[in-house]
Amino acid sequence: MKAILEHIDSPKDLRTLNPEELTHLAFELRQFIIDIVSAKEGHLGASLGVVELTIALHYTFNTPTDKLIWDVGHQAYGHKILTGRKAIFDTNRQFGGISGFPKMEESEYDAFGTGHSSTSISALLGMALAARLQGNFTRQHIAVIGDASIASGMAFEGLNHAGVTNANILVVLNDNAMGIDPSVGALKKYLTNVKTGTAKEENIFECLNFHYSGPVDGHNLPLLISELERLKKIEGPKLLHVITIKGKGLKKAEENQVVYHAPGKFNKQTGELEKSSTNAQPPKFQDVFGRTLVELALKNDKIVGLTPAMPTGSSMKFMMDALPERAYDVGIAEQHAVTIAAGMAADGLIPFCNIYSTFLQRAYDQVIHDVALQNLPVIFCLDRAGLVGEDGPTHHGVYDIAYLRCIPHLMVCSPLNEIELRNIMYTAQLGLHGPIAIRYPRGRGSIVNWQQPMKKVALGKGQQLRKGNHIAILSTGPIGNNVIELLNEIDSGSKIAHYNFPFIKPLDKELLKDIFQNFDHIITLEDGAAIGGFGSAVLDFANNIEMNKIIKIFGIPDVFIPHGPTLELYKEAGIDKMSVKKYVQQFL
Ligand SMILES: Cc1ncc(C[n+]2csc(CCOP(=O)(O)OP(=O)(O)O)c2C)c(N)n1
Ligand SMILES: CC(=O)[C@@H](O)[C@H](O)COP(=O)(O)O
Ligand SMILES: [Mg+2]
Repeated sequence: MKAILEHIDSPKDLRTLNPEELTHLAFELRQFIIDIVSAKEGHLGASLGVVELTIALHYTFNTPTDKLIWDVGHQAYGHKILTGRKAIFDTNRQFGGISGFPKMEESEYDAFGTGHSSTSISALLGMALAARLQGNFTRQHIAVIGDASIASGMAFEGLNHAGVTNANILVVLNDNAMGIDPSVGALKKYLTNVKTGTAKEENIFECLNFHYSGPVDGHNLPLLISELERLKKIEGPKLLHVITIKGKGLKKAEENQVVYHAPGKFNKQTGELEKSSTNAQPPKFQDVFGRTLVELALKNDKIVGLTPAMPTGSSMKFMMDALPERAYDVGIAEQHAVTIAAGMAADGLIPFCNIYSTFLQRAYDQVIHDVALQNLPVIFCLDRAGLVGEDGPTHHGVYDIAYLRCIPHLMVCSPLNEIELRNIMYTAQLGLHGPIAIRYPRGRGSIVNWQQPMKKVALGKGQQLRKGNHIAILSTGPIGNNVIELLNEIDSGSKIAHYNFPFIKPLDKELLKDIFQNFDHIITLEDGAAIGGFGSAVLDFANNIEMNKIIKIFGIPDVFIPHGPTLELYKEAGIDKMSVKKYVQQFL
């Protein structure tokens, strides 16, 4: 069979193919994804699982006129390759390259930008109702949503509304029984019963007034096409339940679906992962969190752990393995995770609620209304705080300082390193009179020998790390290690002092007053939004005590920072070591 993919520059080309050519295209597309992702990294498993579905959807529907939305969007690599981005797909997630998620500004085929889960049904319904209101009764609207994402509250809100609108939408439920980790919950059990034909209940989707079809084999291309053609002709809300295998077509990815969700570099022939360095290196912050939580929970039976569908990504998996009766994966349900933690705290437990900074944005009201207002001692561990890198603006955890420090009762902290993280976790579980948010970044810390005995620390206190008499640099979080490095690189004599402020709230005001007494020129540095962040807090305090100082804030400016390597993004945001160094050197 001659090569086909190289001649496909848009779905129009795809629609000229015969069934045999379509099947061959699926083979080529799958191989193309494996080839590129094996070298350039990215989300592999989900995209491999929807190769046939992607082809069937673009073959059957008149995209981009018909609207197609990919929920989360991590499975949209085939969609991007078939819609004119084949030649540049090797720039996927690279700085200056295409996004790893659908993005409206990137292509007319990307009907809606995604990245956070469970938004597709609401957006789709919005478009379907808009079409009708604008006199368009022929356009089709399709959302592809996974079995973990459809279990999230927002997806149910969309289904619940769609069910009474008679809107012309098709929800394709891509059921592979996996989130990043195995999907969880009663809906998972129900879908399993449906797939095994043992469901005794009424069909849940039909109860919501959806025309339900399936379950069908999501890798049977001719069957998918015939089913989609049939559904096109049916009015109103429809749901097609397809069964797929995450990682389909790469044996290693099918066998280890968690790792191959985003495997890093691997051998495109064998699937073998690239060997990581054997040299002793600092741990990932997530592992410091996960292993420390087990250490603490073994000695304190009030401790419980909660993760909204990120057991592996957050390393909550360590506690789930060691103490399964006290660690919960609640599914993609950040709002639920926060308020179940509140309920547990209200009843005397000590909940460690681990949520990626960006995903906590979805549970903001719960933090205020259910936790802070009632002053409940929930310990939020915000992983992926700061610029996260290749996942880009949908995933950067850069707003948490600003959106949390304005909430009464809630402490907000950002430890300098692994030791400080462990000591704050240890201190928090000794008993708090209110909630705390502990933020830390994606990736590795700076201390190889991090498993030191933990000790109680004074919550809210800052420390001087270097004496000086001319400029004071105040940093919060691990970005402070860049300051330590740059001060070792320049000959500043005794001119520059450096202070670590692990707590953004409460601010160490005594230390700040002392700094204001001794310095007229102050620099603040944070891996977070400048507006409302740590620097703003210092400036607010200076103004409140009528201190007239030069305060230069190094924080993320009022723009969305793109995707790319984190070091590149630090430069883009102006918070990299060189930017601070250049600023300081002009005063030496
Ligand atoms: C609000 C939100 N929480 C968590 C995540 C992290 N996340 C990305 S993919 C994923 C699992 C999605 O599973 P599913 O919807 O079944 O799709 P599949 O990967 O199986 O195709 C999760 C939890 C996210 N993107 N958005
Ligand atoms: C697609 C998605 O939202 C997750 O897979 C996210 O990309 C995980 O990020 P980490 O790789 O930082 O765990
Ligand atoms: Mg799934």
